[in-house]
Amino acid sequence: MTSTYDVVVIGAGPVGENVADRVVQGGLTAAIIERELVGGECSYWACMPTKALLRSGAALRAARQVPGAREAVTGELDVAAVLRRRDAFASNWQDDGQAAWLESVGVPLYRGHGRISGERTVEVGGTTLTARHAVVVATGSSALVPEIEGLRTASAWTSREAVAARAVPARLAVIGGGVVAAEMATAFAELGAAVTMLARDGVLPLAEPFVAERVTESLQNKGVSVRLGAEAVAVQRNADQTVAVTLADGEQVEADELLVAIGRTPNTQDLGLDTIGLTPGDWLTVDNTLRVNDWLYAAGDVNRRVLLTHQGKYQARLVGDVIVARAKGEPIDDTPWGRHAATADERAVPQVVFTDPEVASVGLTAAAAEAAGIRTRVVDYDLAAIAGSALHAEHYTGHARMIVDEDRQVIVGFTLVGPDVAEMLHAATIAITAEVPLPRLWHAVPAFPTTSELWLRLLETYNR
Ligand SMILES: Cc1cc2nc3c(=O)[nH]c(=O)nc-3n(C[C@H](O)[C@H](O)[C@H](O)COP(=O)(O)OP(=O)(O)OC[C@H]3O[C@@H](n4cnc5c(N)ncnc54)[C@H](O)[C@@H]3O)c2cc1C
Ligand SMILES: NC(=O)c1ccc[n+]([C@@H]2O[C@H](COP(=O)([O-])OP(=O)(O)OC[C@H]3O[C@@H](n4cnc5c(N)ncnc54)[C@H](O)[C@@H]3O)[C@@H](O)[C@H]2O)c1
Repeated sequence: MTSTYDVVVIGAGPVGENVADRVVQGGLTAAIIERELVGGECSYWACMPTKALLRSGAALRAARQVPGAREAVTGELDVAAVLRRRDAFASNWQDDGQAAWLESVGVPLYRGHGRISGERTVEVGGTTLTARHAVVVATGSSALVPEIEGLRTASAWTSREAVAARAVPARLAVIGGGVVAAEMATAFAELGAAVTMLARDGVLPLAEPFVAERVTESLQNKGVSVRLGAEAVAVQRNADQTVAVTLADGEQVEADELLVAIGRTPNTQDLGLDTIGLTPGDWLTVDNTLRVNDWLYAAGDVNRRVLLTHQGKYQARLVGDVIVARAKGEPIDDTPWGRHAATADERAVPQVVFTDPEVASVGLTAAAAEAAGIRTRVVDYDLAAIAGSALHAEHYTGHARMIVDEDRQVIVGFTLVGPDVAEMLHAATIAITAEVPLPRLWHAVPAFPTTSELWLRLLETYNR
């Protein structure tokens, strides 16, 4: 059977869903193909369930940091209740709600594995879908499993198994020190596991250096053994079901489960890329309008620009708009910050890491700005010195850094680390994307006594 649509989207994760919706909003037809669950990694094995695993611990901590509330906290985390809440936020791994949404916005869903079989043509099950205008690959990514001796037969967890765990292991070893490793070490330590983190390349090594210091110290205070520089070279699942990790120096780390969290690999292995002259297994390279060639687009994790849901959805809106514009013969604005250019991917990517303390960042770090040849000034401020944060929590500790492009007098980077800093991030995202000149920011007066008074303190420090 053959069906024809204006646009065929492969992968119904957060990105694919949004591409299809945007295309339909623009007056074209779109069909979407999903081989697993509509909603993708984010809904069932990533963003939502991980944050549900972390949130109860964060709420408990917050209450314990405020005298008066602290006295009302008389127990510990209820692990079973946390896991039940996680199940609910993963929709019990059922996608009826999201499938119904697709139907409500007029996007037919084809269940099965989609494979490109030639120009503008995709096979799914026994059906051939042809696209009048474009095929969009939004197939996302999977956990990368390194070539470590014994690892593949040791039933190690990837983020999927960790996120969906039915019980908390007594001892959890983690290979990796990035975002997944740091968040999962936090969650499982707070849920009662003895966690050992084998952070070969450091903890959150791409963030500002003060981030690693604070998150590492906090993990250690929770009892996590953070092994900086430790490299796993062999793994073995023992007869008693424990797992042994051998380190490069010969030491052995024993645990009940092992989580491998060292990055992602694109879901392009079995996508038919060879039929159109591309290499299976590669990340898809795109231009600033997210186009691979004149009929093929790639959005979300699979193009490797930014592996974050919100940024993928930004790309999705853009891909939808650009396909509609090209189909209608409308002008394309792919100049920086133009409607059809994914400029924010390069200049202003916000990210919150939900560790304790939270890490919220957007734009460049000091090191990245310097490497980009920008004449910068780095402005630091101690979040504890702000009335709003002292009110927020007793013994509040936190730090903020603003990176100023001295030639243009605009902010190009911002990092916050501290309890509940996540919601402060968007102000910085707006300042960076709008390129608000610093003299104008003086007129953006933060309300007293909020932690946002940080903005005033940073400007005062800058002008000193
Ligand atoms: C543990 C973890 C926590 C995370 N937490 C956050 C967070 O808090 N905030 C955040 O912004 N990001 C977070 N991320 C990143 C986020 O999950 C991804 O950036 C996001 O899911 C990417 O969306 P996507 O639609 O590109 O891909 P995916 O969500 O991977 O969706 C791709 C979809 O395509 C389907 N598919 C693949 N190949 C085919 C095929 N051939 N045919 C049919 N269907 C196919 C898949 O089944 C899947 O449903 C986290 C990631 C992990 C691993
Ligand atoms: N809150 C959030 O926004 C959030 C949460 C989780 C995941 N994510 C996204 O998911 C993606 C995947 O996360 P991740 O933590 O798997 O990847 P990552 O790229 O953030 O970190 C992987 C880390 O593993 C290290 N590493 C690589 N090979 C190794 C090896 N053989 N042994 C030990 N360490 C090794 C790397 O140096 C790196 O620090 C990230 O890009 C992130 O953006 C986002």
